[in-house]
Amino acid sequence: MPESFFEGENSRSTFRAKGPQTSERSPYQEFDRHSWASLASATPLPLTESDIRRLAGLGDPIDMREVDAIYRPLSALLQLYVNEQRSLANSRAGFLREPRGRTTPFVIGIAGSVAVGKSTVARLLTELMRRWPQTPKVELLATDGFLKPNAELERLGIMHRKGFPESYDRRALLRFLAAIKSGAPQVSAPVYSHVTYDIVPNERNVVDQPDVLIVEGLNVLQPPLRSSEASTALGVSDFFDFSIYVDARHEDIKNWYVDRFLRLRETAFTSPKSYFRSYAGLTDQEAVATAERIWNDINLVNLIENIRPTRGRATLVITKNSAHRVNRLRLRKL
Ligand SMILES: Nc1ncnc2c1ncn2[C@@H]1O[C@H](COP(=O)(O)OP(=O)(O)O)[C@@H](O)[C@H]1O
Ligand SMILES: CC(C)(COP(=O)(O)O)[C@@H](O)C(=O)NCCC(=O)O
Repeated sequence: MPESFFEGENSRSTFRAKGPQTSERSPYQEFDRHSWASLASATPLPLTESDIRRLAGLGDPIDMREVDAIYRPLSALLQLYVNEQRSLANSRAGFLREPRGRTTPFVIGIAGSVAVGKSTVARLLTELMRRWPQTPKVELLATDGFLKPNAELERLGIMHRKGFPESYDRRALLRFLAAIKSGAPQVSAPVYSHVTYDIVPNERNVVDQPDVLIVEGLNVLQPPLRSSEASTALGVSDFFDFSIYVDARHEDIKNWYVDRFLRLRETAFTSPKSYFRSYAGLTDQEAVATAERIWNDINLVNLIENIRPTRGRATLVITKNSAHRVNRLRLRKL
């Protein structure tokens, strides 16, 4: 295949010019950092002091200049998609001679490796989209609530495969999204704890007809199941109105994973309730070796086998450099 979007990790397209680029051979339009960031000056709703305080309060170590240059224009683009969808729903109701009802939530999927920064992007977009008058109610859900409980993973002998497609109750996730996209009120999802490393019994997250629902998880762009488990050919992404794949070099993601592990060793792992409390006493060297082992044996394998291959299904692919700066964006052509 000629130079195209569907290429390996280390190949880079030859686009280096400043403006947005299109190639007849790619379904994506490509922006370098400079051309995307230049959209910010023409984008409404500049960040106010109180926005900055709120975003900083999320606890993510993110540079506000990055928020302004990359994520604020992205929230404006998403707003455009939401508005167009509502306008289409209205025209369609007119055509079908139906009363104009409320539209179902606009669902955005965010995919990518463990530790690539999905949760950070998802939290930022949630806050940024809440600022738009048309979408005050934006909710966020991670797919970890749909992991099978540890007892079941143990029974199946797949405790070491947490995060792989078979470790999720994918039918429950599909049912959840089908209910959201049918417009149902009070749709609930199970809750996962990163402290106990398990599903929290008797606890549910309730999603009640938001304007926008952001669904973030490793496997949200996975194609439909082909095993005997499958009773439908639907995939989770059939319920998405827009999807984002967060991309970075494997070596960078590994470093972010190890850094996060070292931080958790001093915070969450010290809790008596932590599944990983034995890690709290590791020396620096042991902690790095342990994190690298988990990365290499589990998360990198999942990235290569299951997550990265779904990248070409996303509406938008954002690529970060080793400093978490977005330096390339690819947006599906319309
Ligand atoms: N934009 C960013 N700037 C600085 N650090 C970031 C940024 N995005 C993510 N990180 C850090 O990288 C690590 C992984 O991010 P996280 O959002 O937790 O990943 P994921 O949800 O994909 O597992 C975290 O330690 C986070 O603080
Ligand atoms: C909970 C996760 C599977 C992520 O789930 P997601 O919300 O992406 O569906 C992942 O963060 C995880 O814990 N993986 C297991 C290997 C590890 O401990 O890194």
